[in-house]
Amino acid sequence: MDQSKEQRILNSVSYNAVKGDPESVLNCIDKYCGQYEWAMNVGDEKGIILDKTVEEADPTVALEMGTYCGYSAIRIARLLKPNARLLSIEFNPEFIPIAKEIIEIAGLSEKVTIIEGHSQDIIPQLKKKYEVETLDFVFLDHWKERYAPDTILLEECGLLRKGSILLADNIVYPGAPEFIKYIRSNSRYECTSYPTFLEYMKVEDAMEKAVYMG
Ligand SMILES: CCCNc1ncnc2c1ncn2[C@@H]1O[C@H](/C=C/CNC(=O)c2cc(-c3ccc(F)cc3)cc(O)c2O)[C@@H](O)[C@H]1O
Ligand SMILES: [Mg+2]
Repeated sequence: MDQSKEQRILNSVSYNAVKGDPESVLNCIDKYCGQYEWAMNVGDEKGIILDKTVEEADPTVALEMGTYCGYSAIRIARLLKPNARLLSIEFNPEFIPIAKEIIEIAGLSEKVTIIEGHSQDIIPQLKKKYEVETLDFVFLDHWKERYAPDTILLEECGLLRKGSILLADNIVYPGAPEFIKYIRSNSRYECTSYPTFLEYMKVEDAMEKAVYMG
């Protein structure tokens, strides 16, 4: 049974990256996916927007939906202050060991907790089981039609506070129209759109920042 693309990405990181150096892991994935096999990592261009938003949020507790290979988990976790943590939800059991290994190579395992499951099942557990009070930053990069229902669920579970920052990938491509409709028509959110390009491609995309006003 030949290897999966995600396994090949891990092989490339394991062989080429400098252990304990998050930047070298990110560069290795971007090089591999830019030159050999496209993959749905947020990538180096949109990654700058992610970096800036994480720095603005300076989160103590951050959530990501859609770990995939752990690329954005590394981007986020490398910017976290001491004692801050990232919870990352992933439901595909094939990707979890790969993401864990890539995050370990980046030296960020202590800061990142990968939670296996569907976001809609995990979100209601965050307060009690994962000792979350409220979330300072949320990165949405999972199934696009789940962005809106999961945002509503975060609100209903009391996980957002005044100033919580949400950042959503792929607003243009593949697109998340229901999310955009919901968030921009909801006066409790201050929205900003960041036009950019799809990872590793000359295709337009955008990211949406939404600050919860409580
Ligand atoms: C119904 C389950 C919803 N809840 C969920 N809970 C936990 N993990 C979930 C998840 N949904 C999806 N996931 C995981 O997130 C990841 C999925 C992300 C979906 N992303 C995309 O489809 C995507 C797709 C593209 C894309 C762009 C151009 C193109 F031609 C083809 C694809 C680009 C991106 O940046 C993308 O993010 C996987 O690891 C999946 O297992
Ligand atoms: Mg994406």
